[in-house]
Amino acid sequence: KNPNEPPLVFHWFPVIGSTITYGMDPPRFFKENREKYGECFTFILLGKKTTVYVGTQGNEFILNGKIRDVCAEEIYTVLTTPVFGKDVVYDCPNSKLMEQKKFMKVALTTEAFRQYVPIISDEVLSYFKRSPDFKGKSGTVNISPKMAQITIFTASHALQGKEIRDQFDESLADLYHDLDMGFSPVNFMLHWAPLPWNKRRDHAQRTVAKIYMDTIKRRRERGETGAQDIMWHLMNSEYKGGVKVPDHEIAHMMIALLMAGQHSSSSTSSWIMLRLASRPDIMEELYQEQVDALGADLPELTYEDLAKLPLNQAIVKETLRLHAPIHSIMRAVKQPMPVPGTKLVIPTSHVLLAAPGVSATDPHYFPNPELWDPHRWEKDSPNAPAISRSTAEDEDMIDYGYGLVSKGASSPYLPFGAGRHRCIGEQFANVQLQTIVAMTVRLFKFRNVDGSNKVIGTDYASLFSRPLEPAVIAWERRD
Ligand code: HEM
Ligand SMILES: N#Cc1ccc(COc2ccc(/C=C/c3ccc(C(F)(F)[C@](O)(Cn4cnnn4)c4ccc(F)cc4F)nc3)cc2)cc1
Repeated sequence: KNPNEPPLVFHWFPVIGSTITYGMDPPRFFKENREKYGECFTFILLGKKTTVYVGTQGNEFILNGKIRDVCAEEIYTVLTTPVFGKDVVYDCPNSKLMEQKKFMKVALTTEAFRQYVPIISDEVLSYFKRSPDFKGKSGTVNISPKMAQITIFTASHALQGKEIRDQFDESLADLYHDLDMGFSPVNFMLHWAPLPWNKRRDHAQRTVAKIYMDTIKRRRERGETGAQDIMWHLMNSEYKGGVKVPDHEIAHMMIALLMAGQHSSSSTSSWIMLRLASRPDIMEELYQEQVDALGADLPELTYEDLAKLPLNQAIVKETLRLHAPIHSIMRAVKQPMPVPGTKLVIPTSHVLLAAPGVSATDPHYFPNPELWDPHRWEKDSPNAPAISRSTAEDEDMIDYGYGLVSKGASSPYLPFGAGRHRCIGEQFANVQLQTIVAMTVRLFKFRNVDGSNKVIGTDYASLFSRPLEPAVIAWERRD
């Protein structure tokens, strides 16, 4: 028992350690062990000493860790590189990832979002019109697969361009599914295993990358400068020193963006629909909010309209507080790391694990934390977050090479991470999700099949936490 290392969570078996209890319900595992051992403790995850450090100090320690102390690519590359392809994201030095994030972000501008809102609302309307599950006046539906469909159409059309989106109707959909099979925590742990689905994953990765590279060649030959989508921007990007981005790296970044956008948004949009079904009264308030702000005839939604719908925005914020798709953020330790304010030093044999969701459900910061209460984000609401003004507004910013991000990582609400590895898709995700919610509210009233305000449990077995399936809700067309 080394007094300078965090306490070790009790476990019966070596290697297995606490893998199962953690993997079944990570938030519960974090909370129970915080009670016993405090905010910083170590557990065995498949033989690896994994040090969890929760709370705002833990978020700061891990997410704002210095590049010489913590390393993301060492942990994530086994999971992401076989799916995305080589030389991008975690298969290159961090300095190269920072440049790639800058390129990817350059197409995620307010100007681009103005175009995306009509694209997304049209995709939502045409999906619900065409879908056999939404015929007639009312019915019930297992909502998650529907939201996965809506998300892939809206994200691919907006982020990847029309010609890619149209291929999702046939070949790309199956290829995407095979690629997705490789995106699972089993591969995290057993990436070297020649599992059958890994062969399909590899074939899918090569085929999808080829589709992108053929599209790039076609656009270049025709000198097309049409849609200013992300592919076009990547084709016109250069690394420091004037090095053009190779076509295979453009294709692999496109796959990375597709996977990021798809999993995070489809999980979040499913949770949103399930939460609205548990609170039909809030769904009515959302409808009324649009009528009051935009007029009873509900004109075509625009990007500017989204800012006039504060409750609509709060739905996404509050859902991400309780249902962040990424429950565990991991880093390798490259140098022994002293924990400020303690005698602890984290050795290089450990992996660090940040769990921002723990502080997002801490009663100290969020009164009634388990209550899904979008109104809590309005000023002077009874359940308002106790996030001191300083951490919210006038805090310092820092640029890691892809634009300014807030310097501190000590906010209790970090669904998009913080620091050097912070998400670049937050604004796109908000535009996409707010548009999907606003359009759905115009078409339907949801409620739970049994009329209760219960919400289904969480499936933590996949890479992104998502609702257990099937998650059935009752819908009624708003006349
Ligand atoms: C609700 C939606 C989303 C959530 C909750 C989310 C969450 C996160 C989190 C927690 C991280 C930090 C990961 C880490 O520190 O290891 C992250 C990073 C990232 N996300 Fe997202 N994300 C979302 C949507 C998106 C979208 C739509 C895109 C692309 C269009 C995207 C692209 C990225 C990228 C490129 C990174 C950087 C990874 C790194 O620097 O290591 N995300 N995201
Ligand atoms: N028995 C058992 C048993 C044991 C354990 C478990 C579960 O254990 C764990 C442990 C850790 C994790 C971590 C999740 C994790 C991390 C990184 C990524 C990512 F890199 F992929 C991403 O950040 C994703 N992303 C970002 N924004 N949107 N998406 C990303 C970045 C850039 C990019 F361009 C594309 C990207 F998409 N994805 C997910 C999940 C589950 C289950 C069962």
